[in-house]
Amino acid sequence: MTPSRPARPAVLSQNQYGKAENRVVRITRDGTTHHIKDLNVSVALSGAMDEVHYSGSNANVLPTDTTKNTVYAFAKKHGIESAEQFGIHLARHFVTSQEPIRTARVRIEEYAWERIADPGADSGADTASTGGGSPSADTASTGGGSPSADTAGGRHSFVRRGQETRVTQITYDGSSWEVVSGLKDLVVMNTTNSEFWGYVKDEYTTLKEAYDRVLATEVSGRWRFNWTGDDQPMPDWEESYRRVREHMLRAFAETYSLSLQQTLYQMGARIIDHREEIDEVRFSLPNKHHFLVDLEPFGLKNDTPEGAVYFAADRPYGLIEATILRDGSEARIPVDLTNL
Ligand SMILES: O=c1[nH]c(=O)c2[nH]c(=O)[nH]c2[nH]1
Repeated sequence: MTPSRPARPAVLSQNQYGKAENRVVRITRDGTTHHIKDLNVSVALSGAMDEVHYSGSNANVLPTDTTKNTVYAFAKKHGIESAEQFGIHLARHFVTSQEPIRTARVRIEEYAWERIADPGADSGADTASTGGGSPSADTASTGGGSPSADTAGGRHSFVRRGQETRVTQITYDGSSWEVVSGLKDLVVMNTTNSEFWGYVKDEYTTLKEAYDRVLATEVSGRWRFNWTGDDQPMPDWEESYRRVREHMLRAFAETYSLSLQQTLYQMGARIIDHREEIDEVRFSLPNKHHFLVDLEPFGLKNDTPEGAVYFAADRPYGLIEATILRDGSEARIPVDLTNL
């Protein structure tokens, strides 16, 4: 039997297309006070799109690349007052500017950022007694201890809203204890006071030196307590966690950074210097790159203080990892924190 045309042939049903997950970050600089709008924008367009599916004719197709550019250009040109306002503006643009497009669906996730508390706002930090002769009382002085204290206090350091995950690992062999605690998924950003230059350049180096860049990372950290036995007073675990987190955030905010490596060291050293119950800290810090979007093709200069628009890249990312020890202590936290 020769194959004949089926009585009920295939027909195209619902279809849509667009660019998903445009990570757009707009930073507005009001003097030394900076503001962040951080969105994940997905555009889905539909309309008279039968031909591109049936014959491959692109005559009605606005490229998904163009929808991406529009998201970034609108962020620059019109700002982001709210996710709703931004989405309405985009959706209206696609439907009213392109005849074949009948429906635009714009989905937006917004990531909220909170300011890292201004240094000095709680200078009592570690002096709070933990009672019971706990060794966790802080012996180092607070405030003004940082070499970059004079650069602190700017309003350009943020922590992403939403709780980090707190982790701990306890090991007991019948006589000795090891407690390693930590956190993951703590996202922080400095919108200034970060540079990266003076690095090695070989025939494959294309990176431009940066004298004022965004520095963002998702902190994964572990710290090992020197408490090893029942004969020693136990640290106040809750208080210790709060203080360590605070020192980490403050070191991130107050360090004028020439590299993420330098910032990492400052974060670890500050914990070692202020928390005598801890002998070892390890960090794994992905460099969450924010690239200024080139909007010159649309006649927009994107380096003006009224608001710069960045593409928040998720991969690949630089991954900066190191252990900071109390001098004379042994490194026992595994190199790969995912093995902990
Ligand atoms: O802080 C940084 N450290 C690096 O080692 C590095 N490498 C790179 O390309 N950018 C950066 N940034």
